[in-house]
Amino acid sequence: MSIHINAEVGQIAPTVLLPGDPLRAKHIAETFFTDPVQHNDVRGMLGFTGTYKGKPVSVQGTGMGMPSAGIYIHELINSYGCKTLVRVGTCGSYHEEVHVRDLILAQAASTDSNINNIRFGAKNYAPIADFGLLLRAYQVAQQRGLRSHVGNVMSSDTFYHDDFDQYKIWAEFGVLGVEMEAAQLYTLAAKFGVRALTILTVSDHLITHEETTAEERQVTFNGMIEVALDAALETA
Ligand SMILES: O=P(O)(O)O[C@H]1O[C@H](CO)[C@@H](O)[C@H]1O
Ligand SMILES: O=c1cc[nH]c(=O)[nH]1
Repeated sequence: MSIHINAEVGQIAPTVLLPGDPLRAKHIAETFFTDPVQHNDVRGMLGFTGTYKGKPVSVQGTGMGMPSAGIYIHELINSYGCKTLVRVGTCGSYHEEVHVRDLILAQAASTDSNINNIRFGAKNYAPIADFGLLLRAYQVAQQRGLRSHVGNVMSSDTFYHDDFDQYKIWAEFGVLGVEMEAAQLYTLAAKFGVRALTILTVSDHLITHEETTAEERQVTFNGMIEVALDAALETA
């Protein structure tokens, strides 16, 4: 057991999907896993373990934002020995050509968070995805005919920005969209020598203002989940 996860050691698989929303974790386990067993209920941050295509796999909600996600990522790696962590999240698009329901495979994650400034001081660290996972996820997405974009994302500490137009500077430098956890996932994966990838489904659009419903964010986006499961388990 760790402070925020009440699973027994050995109950969580080496490969873990990480949605922010704990109810998306439940949906993933019920939809894709064979014989899922709930391994965590601390703080309602649900986690489940089962098998997919005969291989053990877990899913663990992380909550929203890097302070919350960092707790679960740290404990999964250091208390449960998890080796492959794939975030399956939602994001806002910064570009006309990146449409709602498209996938973004986060090759790297920029951030406005102070967490890495605390670690690195005035030096800038570039948090990046595991290349093998990224490559396989891109291939699987292509095979499935899913519209997908590979590139830099913005991991923000803020969902509601005081200055809405601040996104434009990131868009100008090629950042594809905004979410709230990938930079911390990639940094912790590098620190502890495990593999990580973030796959995002575009849930809303900062330019066109098209958006998906809360229910869609909770229980759909199944293409993203299948890409994550296939890429993670085939390369493990
Ligand atoms: O859909 P999830 O995985 O929670 O991801 C995105 O959605 C939340 C904000 O609504 C943040 O956690 C952001 O990163
Ligand atoms: O963090 C997020 C997630 C979805 N959409 C956004 O605009 N931001």
